[in-house]
Amino acid sequence: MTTAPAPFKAALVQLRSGLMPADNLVEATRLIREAAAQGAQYIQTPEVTNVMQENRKALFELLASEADDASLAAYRALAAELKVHLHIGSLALKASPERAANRSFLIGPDGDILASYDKIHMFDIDLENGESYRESANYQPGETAVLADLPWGTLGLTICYDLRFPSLFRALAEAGASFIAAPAAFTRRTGEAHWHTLLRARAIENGCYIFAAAQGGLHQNKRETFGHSLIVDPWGTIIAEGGTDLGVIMAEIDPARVEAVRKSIPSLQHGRRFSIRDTRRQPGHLHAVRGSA
Ligand SMILES: O=C(O)CNC(=O)[C@H](CS)NC(=O)CCC(=O)C(=O)O
Repeated sequence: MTTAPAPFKAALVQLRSGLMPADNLVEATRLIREAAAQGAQYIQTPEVTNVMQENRKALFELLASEADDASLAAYRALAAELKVHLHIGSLALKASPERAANRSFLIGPDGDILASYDKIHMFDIDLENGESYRESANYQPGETAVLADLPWGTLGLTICYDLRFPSLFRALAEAGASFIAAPAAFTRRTGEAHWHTLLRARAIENGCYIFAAAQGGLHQNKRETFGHSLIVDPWGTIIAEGGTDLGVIMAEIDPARVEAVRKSIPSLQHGRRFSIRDTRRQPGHLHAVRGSA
C-alpha cells in the first residue's frame, strides 16, 4: 500500500477577461495574491486569462509570442514571489503570423515553466439559438496531451471544449493523473446545460479531482460566459463553486482520496475489455451516427 502525499490547498481564480491584456493582468494578479494570502499552494486561472477580443484583427494586433509575452513574464515573477504553483489556464499567444495558440502554463514556485499545453479540440460549433464559434479560424490546435508533476501528484492538462472528449481525460488518468485541470470560458448557454454534469462525470469516471477555473459574466467583447468555477472530488462531489462574478474559490485537496476512491471502484482497471461485433446489415452506415432524415 503506497502512502499518498499530504493534502494541499487549491484555489481557482474566476475572471471576466476584457479587451486589454494589461487590464486583465491587473485583475488576475489581485485575485492570485488574494488566493495565496488565503494559503493556496496551487492556483489556477481560466482559459484566455490574458485577453478576450472582438475580432481577429484586433486580437492579432496585440498578441505576442511566448518569448515576448508580458503577461507570461509577469505571472512567472508572481509565482516566484508568492512561492506557489501558478497554472495560467491559458494565454492567447502568437504562434505564427497567421495563427494563435491557446496555451496553458504550469509555473513552479521558482518561476520556471514546468509544462505548457496547447488546446487540442477547437470550439467550431453552431448553437441552435444562432450563436456560432470558429476557434480554428484563429487558433492552431495542439496534438499532444500533457502531464506534469505537482508535489502532491500528477496533473493532467486540458482546456475548455476538451471537456467534451472523455477519451482525453481517460488517457490522462491512465497515464497517471490524480488531478485534471479544465480551465474554461464556457458559453452561458452550454454551461447552463452541460458544465456541472460534464465536470462531475469526468471526475467520477476517472476517480480524480477536477480543477476548472472559469470565465464568468458579460465581457467587454459582448460575449457572455457561464462562470461557476468548480472543484470536484474523485467521488463527484462539488467541494467548491464560484458564482458569476470575479473571485477566488478554494478547497483542501487530499491525494489519498484518489487512491481510496479508485480502490473502492476500480473502473480504471476494469476498462478496455471489449471489441465490437457489428451485426448491422450495412456496417458503418452513416444513418446510425447522424439519425435518419
Ligand atoms: O476565443 C476566446 O476569446 C476564448 N476562447 C473561448 O472562449 C473558447 C473557444 S471559442 N471557448 C470554448 O471552448 C467554449 C466551449 C463551450 O462553451 C462548450 O463546450 O460548450
